[in-house]
Amino acid sequence: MSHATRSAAEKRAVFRTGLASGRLLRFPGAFNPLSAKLIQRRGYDGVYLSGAVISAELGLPDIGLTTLTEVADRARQVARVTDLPGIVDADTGFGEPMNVARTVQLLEDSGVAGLHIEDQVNPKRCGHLDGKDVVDTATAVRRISAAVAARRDPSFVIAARTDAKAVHGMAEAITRAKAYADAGADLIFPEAMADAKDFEAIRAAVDVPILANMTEFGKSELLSVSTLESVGVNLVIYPVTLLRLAMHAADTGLATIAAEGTQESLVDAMQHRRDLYDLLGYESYRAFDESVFDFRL
Ligand SMILES: C[C@](O)(C(=O)O)[C@H](CC(=O)O)C(=O)O
Ligand SMILES: [Mg+2]
Repeated sequence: MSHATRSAAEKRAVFRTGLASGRLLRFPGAFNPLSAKLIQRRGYDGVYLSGAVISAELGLPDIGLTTLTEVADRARQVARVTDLPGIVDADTGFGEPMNVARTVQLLEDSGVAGLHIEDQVNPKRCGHLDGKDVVDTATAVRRISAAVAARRDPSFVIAARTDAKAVHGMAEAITRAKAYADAGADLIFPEAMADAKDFEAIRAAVDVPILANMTEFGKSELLSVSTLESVGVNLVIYPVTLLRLAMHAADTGLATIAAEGTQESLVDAMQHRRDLYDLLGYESYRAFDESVFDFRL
């Protein structure tokens, strides 16, 4: 049926192995559990759960309005239906170090394979917008240390994101990347890097794996998988890509129906009912039901 067949422990082990492999792992952002299933079917390495997407889906801007419970619920719904490891955007950790600790444990319980905590002040904002600010390094290190100490499963990945480049420049981003790795972060997420050179500088500064955020319409050049691999990036996320594609298609469709009075001309651009049923595993539910129904003592 359409639930995950791998346990959280297995997904985390696969993720850890992938991060250590030197191969670039590709994690598109799932905008719901169903799209996570598409990501798996297309052979990607994992799913990303974006704070921007969770907020947008609720009709909200990405300014720290969503609650830990909403994010953990979504993480659990996605983890339930995919065998891929998931990494979830925990923003600033939802509060002070004690809150960060609880965040880590709830997100561990949700079944994902890791999370990232960033060094922005509260309320945070999209890392590609102007006017954001960061807490001092000591405060950020306390967040990371709390996350690492609170983790019960040592294979759960704690990623540290620094937003410092846009505020204080690249040298500060490098200093912070080192400090967060020293505090026990398993993965460094340098936010709003301009180009491959920026990633190279982070790569040279830390020994732990690094993440590239290839979000569109932001401050980063959209680098290809081969370029990212060549500069030693371990994981790439496409956080809002699927939501942007889906929303554009939906909007175009709405305009067409309004203009033409029918969806006829759109049918070829749609996911077919058959394909949706295949993705959902309809047949396996029928077979399961039949096996139970036919059971005789
Ligand atoms: C990665 C990110 O944190 C997210 O929530 O997906 C966003 C993405 C975006 O807004 O484009 C970010 O980069 O801040
Ligand atoms: Mg975010």
